[in-house]
Amino acid sequence: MFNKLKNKLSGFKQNFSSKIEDKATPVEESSATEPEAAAEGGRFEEKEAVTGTKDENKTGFAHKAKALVFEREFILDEADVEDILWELEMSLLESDIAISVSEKIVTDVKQELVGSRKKIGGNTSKIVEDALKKSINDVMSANVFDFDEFIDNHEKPVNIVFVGINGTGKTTSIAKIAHRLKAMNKSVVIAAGDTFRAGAIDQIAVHAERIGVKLIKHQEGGDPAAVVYDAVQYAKAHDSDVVLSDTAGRMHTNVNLMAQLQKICRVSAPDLVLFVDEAVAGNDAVERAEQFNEAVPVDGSILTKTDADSKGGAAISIAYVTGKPIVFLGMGQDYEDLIKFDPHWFVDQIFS
Ligand SMILES: Nc1nc2c(ncn2[C@@H]2O[C@H](COP(=O)(O)OP(=O)(O)OP(=O)(O)O)[C@@H](O)[C@H]2O)c(=O)[nH]1
Repeated sequence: MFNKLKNKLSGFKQNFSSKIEDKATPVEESSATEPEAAAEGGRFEEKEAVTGTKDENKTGFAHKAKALVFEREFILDEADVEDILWELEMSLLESDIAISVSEKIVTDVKQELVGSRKKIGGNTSKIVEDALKKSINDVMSANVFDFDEFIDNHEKPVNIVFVGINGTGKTTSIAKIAHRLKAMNKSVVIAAGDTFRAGAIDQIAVHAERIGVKLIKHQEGGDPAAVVYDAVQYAKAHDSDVVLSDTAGRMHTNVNLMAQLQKICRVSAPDLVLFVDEAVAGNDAVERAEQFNEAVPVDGSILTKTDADSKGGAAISIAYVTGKPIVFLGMGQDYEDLIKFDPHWFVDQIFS
């Protein structure tokens, strides 16, 4: 997972930390606990050797020698790292991270590491990694959403409509969420709102039966808005907690099908509209999220097939660009392969 991105970030870390090493100089000031330590490191060692006992001298010397090795600092000019930062920006763009997000990450890293004096501990690479991590974390934490809290606190039944283009994993994600909710002792109704694709009703019926949740369906070719409406009425009548409504995959460019989606939302007044797309689609997924959001609007995204994603670009960009949180990540084809999105977890993965 995210191997290409990991390699690119690791290359950047190496180049940037070599530059820091080139510019690093010993810290010249004495520390507060060692008032005698002179500006030039050699002098205080001589003085200590004359005044202390043999053992004290040894310890003092070792301590100060260590301080000299580790207490270094650097200051980088923009010109020192211009090329490396440009390469970082290219790497981020090649990883399908949106332009605005790539620019933000580069600006953050520059602000953090360039132009001001910084102390170096033992590890220059860690300094660079921390700056990158902080920025990516900020970008991804721009919009966060706790699905479980939402379900717990919202008036029942919570009606969730899933939208997106064909084959991105809507049906599978609905099944995974139904399975997850059931494990949390919530009662679930699934609406077979994809009345368009042949076999879609049967596909979701198999999931509903396997998971053990109620399915509301009409005939193929029926009005999906009516299916979702009926599912919500059923849920109200039976005190169900959540309605998960499938819809047919549609291109955001198909005006009629987008109008149908608007009708579904008008008729059933969803509490949450979740846009589903594949993490592997990169920038395309981000653009489609924006286009769906113009039509319905969307409250958050689910990125599927993250397990097969080597670039990580959609996951890093989508919440920042759309202003809507990632709610879940799909990580495989089994019901358990769904994780609630956590930016810290994600950032740890790309630096693991
Ligand atoms: N590897 C992987 N495969 C997934 C994931 N989510 C879904 N899939 C697979 O993607 C394929 C399409 O999934 P569906 O759930 O049928 O997609 P859909 O969006 O409902 O498709 P339409 O009904 O055509 O709109 C299936 O083979 C799923 O098993 C995931 O997180 N990881």
